[in-house]
Amino acid sequence: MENVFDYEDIQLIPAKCIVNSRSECDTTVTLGGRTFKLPVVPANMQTIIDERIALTLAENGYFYIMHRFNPERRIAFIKDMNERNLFSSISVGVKDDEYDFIKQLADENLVPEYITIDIAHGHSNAVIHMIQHIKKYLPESFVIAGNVGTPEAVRELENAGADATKVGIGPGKVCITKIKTGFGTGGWQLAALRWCARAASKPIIADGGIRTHGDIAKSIRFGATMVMIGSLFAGHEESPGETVEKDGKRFKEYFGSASEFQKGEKKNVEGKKMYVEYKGALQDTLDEMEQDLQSSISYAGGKELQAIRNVDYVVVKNSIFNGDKVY
Ligand SMILES: NC(=O)C1=CN([C@@H]2O[C@H](COP(=O)(O)OP(=O)(O)OC[C@H]3O[C@@H](n4cnc5c(N)ncnc54)[C@H](OP(=O)(O)O)[C@@H]3O)[C@@H](O)[C@H]2O)C=CC1
Ligand SMILES: Nc1nc2c(ncn2[C@@H]2O[C@H](COP(=O)(O)O)[C@@H](O)[C@H]2O)c(=O)[nH]1
Repeated sequence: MENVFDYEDIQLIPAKCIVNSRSECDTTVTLGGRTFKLPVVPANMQTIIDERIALTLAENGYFYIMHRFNPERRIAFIKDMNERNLFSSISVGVKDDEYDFIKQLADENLVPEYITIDIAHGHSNAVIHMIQHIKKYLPESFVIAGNVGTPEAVRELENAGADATKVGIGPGKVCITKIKTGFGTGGWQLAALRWCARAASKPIIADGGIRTHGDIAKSIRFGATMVMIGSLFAGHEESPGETVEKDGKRFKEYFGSASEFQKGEKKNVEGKKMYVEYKGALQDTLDEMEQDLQSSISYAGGKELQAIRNVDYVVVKNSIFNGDKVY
């Protein structure tokens, strides 16, 4: 691999503006036949999303992916979303029980609109077999498979039937995969995204490493259709993580899905726990993301997200923040 870089190494180059107001810029994106307000999805992690947040996001036109860590609640969740005429978007793993679960959904005629296979090392026969199993029993469901970090993996999962692939091994804020195993896309996630996107024939979800709202636009530029974000969503009033107070300041708990806090044991741990600053209401962040992305589109010289795909960029190795601490 040549020319590796990450989010902080890149600046997009402005093109002539064609709008009179940023409010003219359209941030919507289509995935799996539905159109969403933003190309952003909160990470399917236990301290980021719960049923209540999923419901709010779906009701208000945002994409969501419910996590898989309360497996016994998934059927009730799908039924509840069906009753409200909202789409359901769930996660599964690859263990034997999950095969039975998919079959049970088919038997009960419960068809989630989106199913995400959520595995650390997604370039595996385990994931390929699960894609095929879902496509056999629930052919109408849109299958997102991951996580991967190479073009070969994207092609193999697409060929197995995945409708989208999720790219990002180890760039996450609470990830320690890169430290514990020496592997991953941590430190060059944006270049890995570009590498994978060039091989993809279906949508890519960039997952992990987003530290600023500008990184969303950069992900779009380098081939993402959607961007999955954990840490930037962890600190809200609604966030499921525990709220703690220190020196009069509020913080929220954020832990990795492969951390001992999630697993309940210290085995194959590849995630850690941290506390992020409390930042108020989730909707305020979504609104700010939308405004910032509208501004990105205007700098790209267009009116729609697609305009960002065409802009030039420069590599400014480790220098765009000029030493400023912004996150
Ligand atoms: N995006 C990322 O960078 C990462 C994300 N995660 C997150 O952590 C959670 C747990 O992931 P995961 O451990 O895959 O899920 P599970 O704990 O459900 O494991 C799924 C299956 O895959 C096996 N497995 C896990 N890792 C590997 C590997 N490297 N090689 C071969 N087999 C493997 C497990 O067996 P066994 O445990 O016995 O090996 C198990 O049978 C997920 O939510 C995932 O998204 C975790 C690490 C990296
Ligand atoms: N290596 C690990 N990666 C993890 C773990 N839990 C979640 N994740 C990944 O991180 C992103 C979120 O990244 P962020 O930079 O936006 O905070 C998430 O979507 C997963 O792909 C883990 O325990 N280990």
